[in-house]
Amino acid sequence: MGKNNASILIVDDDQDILFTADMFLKRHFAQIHTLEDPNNIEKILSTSSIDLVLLDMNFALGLNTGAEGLHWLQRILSIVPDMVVVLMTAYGDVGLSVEAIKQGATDFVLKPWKNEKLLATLNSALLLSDSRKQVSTLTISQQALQKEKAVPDVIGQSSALQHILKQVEKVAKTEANILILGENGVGKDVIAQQIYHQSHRADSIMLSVDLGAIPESLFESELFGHVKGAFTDAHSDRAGRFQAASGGTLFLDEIGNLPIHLQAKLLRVLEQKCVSPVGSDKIIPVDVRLICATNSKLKKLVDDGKFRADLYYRINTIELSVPPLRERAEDISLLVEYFAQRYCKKYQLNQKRVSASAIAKLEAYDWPGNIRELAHTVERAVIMSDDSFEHQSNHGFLSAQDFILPQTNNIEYTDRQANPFNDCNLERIEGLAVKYALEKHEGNISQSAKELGITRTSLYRRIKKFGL
Ligand SMILES: Nc1ncnc2c1ncn2[C@@H]1O[C@H](COP(=O)(O)OP(=O)(O)OP(=O)(O)O)[C@@H](O)[C@H]1O
Repeated sequence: MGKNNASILIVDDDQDILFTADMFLKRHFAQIHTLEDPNNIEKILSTSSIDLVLLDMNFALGLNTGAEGLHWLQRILSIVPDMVVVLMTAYGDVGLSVEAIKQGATDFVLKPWKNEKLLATLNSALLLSDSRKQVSTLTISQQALQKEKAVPDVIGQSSALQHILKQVEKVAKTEANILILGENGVGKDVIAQQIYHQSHRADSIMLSVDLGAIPESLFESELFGHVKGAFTDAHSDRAGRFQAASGGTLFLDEIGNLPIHLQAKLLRVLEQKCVSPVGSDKIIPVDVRLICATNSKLKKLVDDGKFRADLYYRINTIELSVPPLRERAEDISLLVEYFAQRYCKKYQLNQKRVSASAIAKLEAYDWPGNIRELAHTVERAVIMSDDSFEHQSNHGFLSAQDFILPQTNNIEYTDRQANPFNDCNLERIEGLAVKYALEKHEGNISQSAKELGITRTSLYRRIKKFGL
């Protein structure tokens, strides 16, 4: 096996130990530095590139309190805050080792050590440091992204929406786990963002994982990370989303899709507040505020034995139900004006108002795809209206005819069975098939996907595409 590229510094006042460790470790690592006098640590750290320090706990002869070791540990971390420090202790003092780990040491080995054990400890400490670096890179880039991401607008004056926003205000500042329920496109993500922005963790990261959009085989590694070699494509260690969101907020969208065996693992993580990456026994502490969302009837999944009751009760300390748009029609006019303004600006068109007849038409529709469908409808109207690009003369209004609503709305399946193809527009028929399958299987994604002969991920894409 080739040598590890790392550079190791061994600090011990016992020359025999230095000699033995040096002889053994230089067969396995690119560079070994040895130091008898810890007073020179600062100098060597500032002049050489060191990846790991193997530090003795007891320097003053005859003393075995370990206080010297803790002192030097602090000095090292004050010079290089993310230095990997492995401690050597001759006395197997677990209390002391735990204290050292609390103070920032990565691991410890007992003297006299077995060579294999020492090697394994140093290698995994270096791996951990790599994945910490990955996490911090990810965290930093996410934070940068987050800063640019403004708090999303929440438009609407209906009492239903105002009630939700009041609840958000109450719960945001607590650490309670929150479950947001509601149909596709009602604004669950927007509500999750509101909670995050009003929480004490607003300055830290918020990471979202859409469990409906990642293949089931990758759920575990995506959430909890993996170590190199854990499975065929695991070419290097990778931190999971829990680890990357630590200190901040984790938003798990479509939680109803989590397979039952991972529900047990998620529950353990929430209870113990630590994760073990796939393929490793390492325990990594994590501190996340959890927000989950789903469009499934989670309680029914619990009753049907498809979702663990204990997990359900753990994630729904507070449950917020975002009502469908058809139950808050009074929000439609405000939303339409808002989206019209937004899309006119986006396409650099003169601003347009929306005519009263157009609003009446939109209020009469039942919006199965909720606000997402409304936004798409307005976007299309803005682009296609007669006076959009070519004739910027503009009467300043979007009329009822500019808004095209699907004819599929409220189709009775008996009619459709008699004549399923009013026309041969493939896209329309595809939308109908998806809608039919979802209704037939009461929104069950796996069964609908199976019937349609597509994967769950493709089905999710189509649900979004057709605003279902
Ligand atoms: N009250 C609102 N005001 C303005 N825009 C909104 C509002 N609610 C939702 N939206 C917009 O509607 C779209 C869909 O919202 P969002 O993604 O939050 O829905 P969702 O319930 O999370 O959907 P899904 O179930 O598909 O994940 C987004 O573009 C969002 O910005």
